[in-house]
Amino acid sequence: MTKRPETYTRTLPAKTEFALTTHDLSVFYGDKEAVHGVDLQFERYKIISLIGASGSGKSTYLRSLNRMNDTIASSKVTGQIMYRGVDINTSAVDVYTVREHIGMVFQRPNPFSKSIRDNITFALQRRGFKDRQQLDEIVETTLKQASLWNQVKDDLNKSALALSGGQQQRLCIARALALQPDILLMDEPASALDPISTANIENTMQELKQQYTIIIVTHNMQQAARISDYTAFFNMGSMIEFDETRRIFTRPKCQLTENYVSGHFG
Ligand SMILES: Nc1ncnc2c1ncn2[C@@H]1O[C@H](COP(=O)(O)OP(=O)(O)OP(=O)(O)O)[C@@H](O)[C@H]1O
Repeated sequence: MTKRPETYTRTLPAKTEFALTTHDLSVFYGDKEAVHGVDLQFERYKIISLIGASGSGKSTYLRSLNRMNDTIASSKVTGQIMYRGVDINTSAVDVYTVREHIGMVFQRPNPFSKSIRDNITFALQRRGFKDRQQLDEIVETTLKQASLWNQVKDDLNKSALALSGGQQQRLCIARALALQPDILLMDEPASALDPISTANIENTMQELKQQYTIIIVTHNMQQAARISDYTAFFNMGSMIEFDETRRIFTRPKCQLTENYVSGHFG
């Protein structure tokens, strides 16, 4: 495993029992409460799915976990997000440090209009990291982790935009991994992809969970059932039920969850 380059490491306290926990987390857009008082604990090295109908607040909750909602002027996040014993939902904690530790992959692949190699090294170089050999190692390691190395190793200087959609998404995963986060947030990462690319992304996620905690928003019930260890069901801004995925899909405690997973919602 490539060591995190010292030049951009900013220390947070040591790892805690859970990768991340939220306490009474609410998110507002103006006066409207989109997420209501969510308490969740995310176990380390697991995949956790967030499911629920459109507009139930899954993406809003996910984006708040690495302070992406800071970029929306009307948005306000209250409550605690505990990471390594620190509440990162305060202005005292540097948002860029948070995003180094808690990376994000978006719904649509969004590679930079740069070479494959530069997509991965860009953020590191911006942080003053110059060692060419170590950068090369990080490029190789992260592309291998994202199951893309064998397909692109001879084309690292080619434009990332020439890759297929599925390959671009795996490049975006590699790019997120270059900063060596603890946690990866994924917002419907396979919804724009064909079934084969989706299967590749799911296989990649299974490999990654040996080293990372992955929190994923998905509309695809089969996908949640296939890949995740735990599932949280959201409805109208509230987190209704959280449990092992097999229980959510076979013996949920709440009728609302039962209705949703069995397709009788509404
Ligand atoms: N930038 C925003 N400004 C104002 N309201 C927003 C914004 N983003 C989301 N909302 C509102 O917050 C609520 C929750 O939306 P969110 O996108 O989090 O739900 P979701 O469960 O992820 O839905 P989907 O599955 O369709 O992506 C919705 O009512 C939505 O309209």
